[in-house]
Amino acid sequence: MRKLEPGRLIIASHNQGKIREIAALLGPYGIEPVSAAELDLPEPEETGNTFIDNAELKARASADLSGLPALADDSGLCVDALDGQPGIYSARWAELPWSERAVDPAADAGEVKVERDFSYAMQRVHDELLAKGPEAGRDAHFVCALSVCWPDGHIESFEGRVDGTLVWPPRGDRGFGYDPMFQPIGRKETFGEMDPGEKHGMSHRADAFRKLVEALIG
Ligand SMILES: O=P(O)(O)OP(=O)(O)OP(=O)(O)OC[C@H]1O[C@@H](n2cnc3c(O)ncnc32)[C@H](O)[C@@H]1O
Ligand SMILES: [Mg+2]
Repeated sequence: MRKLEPGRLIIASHNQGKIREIAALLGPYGIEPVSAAELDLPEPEETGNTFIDNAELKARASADLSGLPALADDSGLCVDALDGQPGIYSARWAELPWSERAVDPAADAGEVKVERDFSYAMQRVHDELLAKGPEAGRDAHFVCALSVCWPDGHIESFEGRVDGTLVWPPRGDRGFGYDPMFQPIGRKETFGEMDPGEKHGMSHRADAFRKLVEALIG
């Protein structure tokens, strides 16, 4: 297995929440994270059918364009009672339907860049669970696939997972995405309420990272 040398590593993501977490997880290893957004690298279309497929295509696109090794993360929330949805469509569930979009003309015209609001996506998860009826369970898990691609095309991928329960209403504003509605097993706080360091100790991203570090760094 190829080792990841200290030095610059592209973080092939345009999600600030993820970039923040990945930079914190990489902190101890002498690796300097550079975000794809900083280098103006485009966001490839996520055409894969699995988390790993999508992580690999994002890592490959950034490594090809930058000539540096690139790390991509594809992740999402899988709800048992919804047959694993939203899954690889977790980011896409946060996209408002066209009928609800033109509220802010400046945002609609692309003049302002707004941080993605996940209240709509969380509401959708909640509504779809309610539609399943009172028997539908609240079990869910997050999955995180991490892929490192080198400029010569060599690629290594890892997957992590954390199990939990969905709560309603959402609680806390410390994480990102679906964090406020996800309570990991054995804890009273949601990921949205937790200290970021605590989330890094138990999250799907931390689980995938442990595997990556063991294989590529340790
Ligand atoms: O593809 P990039 O540019 O990395 O950014 P993205 O936000 O589009 O990321 P994904 O395609 O991997 O979509 C995953 C979505 O799943 C959600 N998600 C992933 N990890 C999460 C976490 O730790 N906490 C909460 N939500 C998470 C979050 O809403 C993400 O937008
Ligand atoms: Mg994405």
